[in-house]
Amino acid sequence: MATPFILINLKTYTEGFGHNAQKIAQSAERIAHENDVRIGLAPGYMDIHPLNVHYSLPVFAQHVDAVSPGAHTGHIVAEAVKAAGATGTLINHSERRLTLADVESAHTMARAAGLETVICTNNVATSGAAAFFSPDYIAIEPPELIGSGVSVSKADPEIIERSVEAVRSVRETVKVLTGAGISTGECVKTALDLGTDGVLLASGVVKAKDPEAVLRDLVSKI
Ligand SMILES: O=C(CO)COP(=O)(O)O
Repeated sequence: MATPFILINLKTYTEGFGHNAQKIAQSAERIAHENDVRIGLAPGYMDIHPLNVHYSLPVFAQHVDAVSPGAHTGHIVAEAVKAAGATGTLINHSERRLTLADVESAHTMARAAGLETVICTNNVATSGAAAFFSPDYIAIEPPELIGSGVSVSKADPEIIERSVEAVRSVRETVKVLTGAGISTGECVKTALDLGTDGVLLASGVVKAKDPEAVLRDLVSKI
């Protein structure tokens, strides 16, 4: 199995802006270093550059548009995200959905820019479909559990198992993450036991009183 990957999406929570993003990055860097685990952050765009400069950890954009460099205004271009210091990007998060055609274009552009790619999906069928694009990771997140505090690992283990199966039947090499309501080491362990390569989470860390303590718990059963 690949090294487990814990990717923390800071979304647009104020608790994940600026100095707060840096504090979470500092904890993530330390805990990843002490354990055999990758921990990455997906901050807001304005925090990509500072995190990349000051910390040694994967930094993901939360979205890129299916738009190439040139005469476009107000778009997020994969090459620009890479130039700002991002090492990867989420594509098609449930809170930033794209059409299937745009998922394919955004993914192709992210790859061409040299970004690691995580395509987010909402069910088994879209997970299987996304596997045809050969991203580095597919992250299955049932939308109804996102931000609910109810863990996908407990509430819907079947969707995880069936998504892993669907993805692997299309492309053996594509790794799978799961997310929605993940907040403890137990959730992470269950996700790994169900065949995934890690988790994508947000509120459990970002909104915690002590994000470092949550991070330590997340890696405690790997
Ligand atoms: O959307 C998510 C991560 O991208 C999951 O969010 P929560 O961890 O807050 O449920």
